Amino acid sequence: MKIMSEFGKNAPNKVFISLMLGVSAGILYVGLIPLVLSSLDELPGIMYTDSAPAELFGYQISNLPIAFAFFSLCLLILIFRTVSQIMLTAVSLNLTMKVRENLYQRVSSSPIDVLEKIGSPRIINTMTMDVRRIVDGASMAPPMLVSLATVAGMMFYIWIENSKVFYFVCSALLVGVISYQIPIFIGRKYMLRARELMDELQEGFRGVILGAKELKLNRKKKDNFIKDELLAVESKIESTNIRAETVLTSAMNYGDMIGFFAIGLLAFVYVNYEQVSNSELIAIIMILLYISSPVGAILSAIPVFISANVSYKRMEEIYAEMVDEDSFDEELELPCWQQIQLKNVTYTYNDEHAFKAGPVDLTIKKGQITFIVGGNGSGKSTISKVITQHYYPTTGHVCFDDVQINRSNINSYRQTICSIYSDYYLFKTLHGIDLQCPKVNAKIHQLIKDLALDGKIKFENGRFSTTKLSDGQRRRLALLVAVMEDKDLYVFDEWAADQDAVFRKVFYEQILPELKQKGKAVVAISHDDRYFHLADQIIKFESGLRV
Ligand SMILES: Nc1ncnc2c1ncn2[C@@H]1O[C@H](COP(=O)(O)OP(=O)(O)OP(=O)(O)O)[C@@H](O)[C@H]1O
Repeated sequence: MKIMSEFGKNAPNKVFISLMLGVSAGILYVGLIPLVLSSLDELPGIMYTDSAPAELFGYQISNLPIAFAFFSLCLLILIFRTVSQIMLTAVSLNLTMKVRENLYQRVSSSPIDVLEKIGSPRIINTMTMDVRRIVDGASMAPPMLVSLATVAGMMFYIWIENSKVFYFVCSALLVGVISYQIPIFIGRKYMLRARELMDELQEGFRGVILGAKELKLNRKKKDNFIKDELLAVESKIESTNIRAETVLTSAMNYGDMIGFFAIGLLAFVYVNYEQVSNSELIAIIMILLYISSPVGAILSAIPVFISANVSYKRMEEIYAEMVDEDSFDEELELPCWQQIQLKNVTYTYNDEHAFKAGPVDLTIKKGQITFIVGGNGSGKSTISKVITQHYYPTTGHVCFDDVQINRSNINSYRQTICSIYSDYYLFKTLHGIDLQCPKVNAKIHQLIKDLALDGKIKFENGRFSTTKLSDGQRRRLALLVAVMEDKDLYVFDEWAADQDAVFRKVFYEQILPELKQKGKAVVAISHDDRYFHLADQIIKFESGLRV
């Protein structure tokens, strides 16, 4: 139901108009029956005339006024339905975009640790598969209402013809629709399971794409990975979907036949107990034949609704896990800060291992270089993510000068920070930099030269020509972007790890001192003890604690 209201909310006027056009088409559809009936000689037609056939364009046409009304109705139905469907398609395409836009906003305004916990496979599946299914389901709602209106109109017609038959047909249809719910319930369970398995499969997709290099070099690994982690899940999805489809297709076909069952009961059973005239019987059977199509349309929409509801549930689950940090954001005018303090800060991962970093106290000052050092897994990156405000401390406080960071100012302070972590993403476009300024452009081109990227990349119209570079070159390009962003705090997580000796030197002896000279607070997580002498302070970690 929520899905339908999303649809209505998105473009109420268009949905209303298309609904009205659809319902009108449904009502006009009902009007075709008396017109056809009245053209049959055998029936005591209401509009039947004895007059000779009229001639039109050289063709003989009986009952010209009725024929004219009939074809006019057909034309109107055609126009109403087409316009209604085109409008709905436009609304559903727009809704797809809006649902995705909402998802993009929610993802980008969610805390990093929440996104890490949800995992990219689930988010990607929701962005691609779930959104499409939700919109498919939502866009089925108006045509379903139109079909309902058509059925209601036709049932009304039966009621006018013979009220007893009306009650009989209603009961027959009701029994059919209720029994239809059993396979639908089973099918829904299978669909839910298949959807869960799709999340598992996404992880496999990542493995086969991102791990292509490793798999190429190890046939056994490749064969086992494909067999155990892709095909095994694929086969579970296949069998679950086959069960779901078997049940739902049987249900759909059963749904299509419900109208005919009602006809059979009426024609072969009911007539033996109740008086029904031939003309009434023909009219009612015709209506029931007509009804089969909208009843089938309503029932075949149900699996689409189910699948949309399953996807909607998945999306709501993801939304429930996300915290919209941006909604607390007041976009503050920040005072210029001089230092960041971590006061008795701890950070604990919310997973089964629950690694805890801290409690830790430390101060990062502007105009100083701070090295964070320690063994692998000692908590350096974890604490630095608290410094860069990617992680909110589990306990303790972070202060920028005297201002304590909370949910309402965290986003504003984040805007003064730049970081390059090992899993950085390199955007091809430079965002948020005034490219009209000639000095800025000159600086970019200078940095391209300084970082030995000339000849490899070009910078034109705010974009780099490519990001397909060696690991070291990509990292240098990320450094260029960071420098151009001109922030107050820079955090580099083992930036120099994959640089050659020359660029290591450039980084430690040129870039970092330049940033320091400009008054930036610089934090470098590093294992390069050759350069530790350049630090104003060294903070060492061991098992999550400062030592
Ligand atoms: N996303 C995560 N989810 C859960 N636990 C994590 C996550 N990232 C790190 N950890 C845990 O935190 C511990 C510390 O990791 P961290 O990345 O802070 O270490 P590090 O000192 O930076 O190590 P390295 O020098 O290897 O980069 C790890 O041992 C791991 O158990």
